[in-house]
Amino acid sequence: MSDAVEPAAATESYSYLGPRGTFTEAALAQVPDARGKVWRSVNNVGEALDDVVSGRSVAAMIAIENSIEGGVSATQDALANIPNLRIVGEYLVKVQFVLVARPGTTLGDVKVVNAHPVAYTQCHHWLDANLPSHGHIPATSNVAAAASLFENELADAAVAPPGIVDHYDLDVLAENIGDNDNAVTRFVLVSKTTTIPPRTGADKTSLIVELPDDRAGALLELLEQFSTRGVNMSLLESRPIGDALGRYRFVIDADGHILDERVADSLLGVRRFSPKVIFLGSYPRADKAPIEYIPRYDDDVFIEARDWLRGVISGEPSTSS
Ligand SMILES: O=C(O)C(=O)Cc1ccccc1
Repeated sequence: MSDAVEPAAATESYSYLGPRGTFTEAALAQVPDARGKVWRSVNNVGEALDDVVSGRSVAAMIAIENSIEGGVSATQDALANIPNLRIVGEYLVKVQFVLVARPGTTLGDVKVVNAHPVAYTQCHHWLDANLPSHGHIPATSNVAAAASLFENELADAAVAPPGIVDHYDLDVLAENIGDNDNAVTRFVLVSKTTTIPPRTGADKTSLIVELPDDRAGALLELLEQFSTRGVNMSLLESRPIGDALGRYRFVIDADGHILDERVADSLLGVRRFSPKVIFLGSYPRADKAPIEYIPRYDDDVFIEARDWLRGVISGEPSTSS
């Protein structure tokens, strides 16, 4: 088992949570530009983003949200705290889990389970029902959980992706142990580029926004910036800023691209009232579903209104048709 993927001659590298066989690797496999490049296996989100910041890698693939647990807080917090990072693409991976153990182990032998914390929470119904008194050791990834079974005997079993048996000589004690058969994890490709991916009509814009202090209705005011421009939000999560109790920032995904007039206008509204706005990027949606909006929020309507205003200012008749 080696973590780095050939060819040796490639100059650009992409960082991902390894070792090989993780869901994160499956997400990176969906990126055409990453094919034939070096894939650098790292142990956590911080290390992946540090590779990008230092220029060691051109981009990093990181998990940002899953359909069971919501946002991945380590990722949201890292994107809030590390400046000048941009999301350039999103990728979906269906996640299923198996319980694996060293050959010869039976379910009755399992007292301690090694699992990535996000995977562990997604399997807790099965684990509580079938191993009610088990202990848990956290792992850096789903594959690292399985690999640890050969490094020490602290755990008797591990939660891992189904493909793990292609890489390691392990027995599968139980299949499909996830709480939800349709669980999906959303990954984002993060880079330092300032070039925004072109608008496709099926795009998403990600932001992190802080609210003005001590202002009644500040969250409502934030939401209004989008609703009054016909922009749907597909994610709104709060995360502690960390400097004092009760201070939160908001992680937002809005439908559309920053080059869509309604999205640009919403961002201007947000920027006017928020003390801190981080633009994380506009990028094509993984599901390629075109954004639907009411015709009165079409680009032409914003452009016509702006032209009308310019005309009024420059002395043209002020009646609008
Ligand atoms: O990429 C992996 O395999 C990981 O270990 C991270 C993870 C954990 C749980 C669901 C999706 C990704």
